[in-house]
Amino acid sequence: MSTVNKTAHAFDKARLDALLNRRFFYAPAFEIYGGVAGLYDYGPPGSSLQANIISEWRRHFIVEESMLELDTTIMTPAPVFESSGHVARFADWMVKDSGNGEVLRADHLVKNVLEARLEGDREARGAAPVAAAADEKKKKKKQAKSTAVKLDDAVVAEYESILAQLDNYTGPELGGLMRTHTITNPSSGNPVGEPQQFNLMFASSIGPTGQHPGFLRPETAQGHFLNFSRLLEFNNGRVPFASAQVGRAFRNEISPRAGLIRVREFTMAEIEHFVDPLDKSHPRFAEVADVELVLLDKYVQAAGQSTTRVMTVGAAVADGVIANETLGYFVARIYAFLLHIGIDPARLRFRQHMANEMAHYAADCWDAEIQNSVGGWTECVGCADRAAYDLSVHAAATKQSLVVREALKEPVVEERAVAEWDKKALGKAFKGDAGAVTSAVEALDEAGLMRLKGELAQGSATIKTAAGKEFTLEPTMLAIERKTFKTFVREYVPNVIEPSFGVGRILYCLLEHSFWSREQDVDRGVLSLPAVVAPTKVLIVPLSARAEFDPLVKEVSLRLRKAGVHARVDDSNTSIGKRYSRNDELGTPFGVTLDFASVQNRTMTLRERDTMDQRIGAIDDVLGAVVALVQGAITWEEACARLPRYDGVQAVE
Ligand SMILES: Nc1ncnc2c1ncn2[C@@H]1O[C@H](COP(=O)(O)OP(=O)(O)OP(=O)(O)O)[C@@H](O)[C@H]1O
Repeated sequence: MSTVNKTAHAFDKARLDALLNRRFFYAPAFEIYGGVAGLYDYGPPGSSLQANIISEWRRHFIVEESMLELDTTIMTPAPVFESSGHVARFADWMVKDSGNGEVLRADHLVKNVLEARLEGDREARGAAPVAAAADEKKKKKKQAKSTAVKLDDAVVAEYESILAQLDNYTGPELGGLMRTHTITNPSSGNPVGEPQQFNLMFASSIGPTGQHPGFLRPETAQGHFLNFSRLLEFNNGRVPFASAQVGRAFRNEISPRAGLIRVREFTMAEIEHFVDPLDKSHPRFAEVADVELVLLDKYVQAAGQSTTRVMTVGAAVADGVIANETLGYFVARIYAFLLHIGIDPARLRFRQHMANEMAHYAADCWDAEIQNSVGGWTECVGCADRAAYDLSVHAAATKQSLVVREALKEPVVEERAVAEWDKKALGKAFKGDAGAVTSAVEALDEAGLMRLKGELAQGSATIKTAAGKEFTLEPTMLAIERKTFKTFVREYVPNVIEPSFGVGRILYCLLEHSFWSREQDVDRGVLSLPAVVAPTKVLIVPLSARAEFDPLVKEVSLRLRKAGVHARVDDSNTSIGKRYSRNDELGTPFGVTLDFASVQNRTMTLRERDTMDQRIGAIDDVLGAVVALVQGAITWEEACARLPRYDGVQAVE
């Protein structure tokens, strides 16, 4: 059995792009109309790869964790996003070139320019470019040219510190950085204006009158929250439970130039796990406690550094690095999923959000960042503890009660102050304002009520309504008494842990991590996609298109189809070697060849993509092995133990 060194030749982004384009994994949408930045169409292998990633995601999360699946609408009425805060805050900071009006995303401009200056400094010092930057260099040279200029050590340290906490800056702070460090538009050299907020949602209107504004959703999450009561009922009123949804999301990104990494329409896979705020333990935490993760915590970043550390999930939760078990559980499950579909663990880390980066209500947030040549370390999955924010804001806006009611084993007995009204006296004194006055009193907490009681004992008390009007209360209108209450039900707004996956970003990183070349200078690219996600699992290659192979081709195709294995026949009029090369580019992990020996002896050869190892055996045995390989039931080594090596000369036609 041969082994293979996939990293012998340097990663070549241009070659990968050419392969993806040639084999139509994806391409710019509306290409013959000139295309639109940030919109892409997936071709046959790209669509199958995406479908397979989603199918594994469903198996790994929805099936394995008994999640409740949803499919909610994309077009969303404006009030939903007003309540959620998206209308006010779902925005990025942009700057305009003062000369040509070009619009740039403020944080990306700072990042590109400072990284290019650091790169120039490395060149001037004669150092090799940093690993992630090596492939980015060509791109950066176009956008933000790196010229070999040596910087002061203090400046290098300052730039590194800014880059380490870039996500933590507000718009005005980014503007300050641009002034302090004389950051201009690299493509024109012109200065840029002050950062302005730009809302990323695509606005629309619902119905013919134009009176009902709406938005294309920028995430699937609101659909989960708005259906919370139904989901809770479906789950027999019990918490915790999780809902899950795969669907499209839309974001009007400011200047998307990063291929699938930053697009304006993309597929998300999102989970909302509803949990008791007083108990965020997870029943299956022990299963993941020993999983080791590479973590970049918020303290390290706030100190302007990017040093990661390896910790088990168990230790991270025990030490308070990750806020709670449920969040830790999901971080570990995200890790397992990404590895399962073929992401390189050496290019995967979890980065914690810094204080300003995280929404004010969130308790903790970790991004799975995957390294790639386009964006360096790029967030591909966000995993946040969003506390009770989402359900609370929708409950307040709709006056619907989005709570869990839990029967208590032992009733809770408590004594508290309550207002007892003389309704007649109240109505007489305040007439139409009586309701506002009672609401104002009932909104008081225990201390407020006791203060009111004291004032009434002195003769009268003043109360301010929500509208700000003041009224004088007298002891004839109400009495404040302490009473004993027994509660049999606990009512609470559950907290939400939200893992949110961008499928396109993961798919692109997977393509990069899977790509390698057999030879340095010849276009012999291979995509080593794991069988579970490979678009096609088995290539059936008859030696030629001769009719005598037809019955066997049909038989093998049918038997693979029946076993649920996605296979394709390639009987094109080209050499077997060329046919295999084409399928190496498509990431097809196995190939079976039918030749004259197959017709005579019912034997078939089996080829493994990465090693190009060939094995031979009876058709039944080869089919048995290849089905088991595709299902992940056996490894290639185990298949080799079953089938002898084939090193016969390729049969001649
Ligand atoms: N424009 C985009 N194109 C492709 N995927 C995206 C885009 N924006 C977000 N995603 C994906 O959706 C996931 C969840 O979205 P989230 O709102 O957390 O991203 P984000 O913090 O806005 O990302 P970024 O900071 O990179 O813009 C991300 O982890 C990412 O995989």
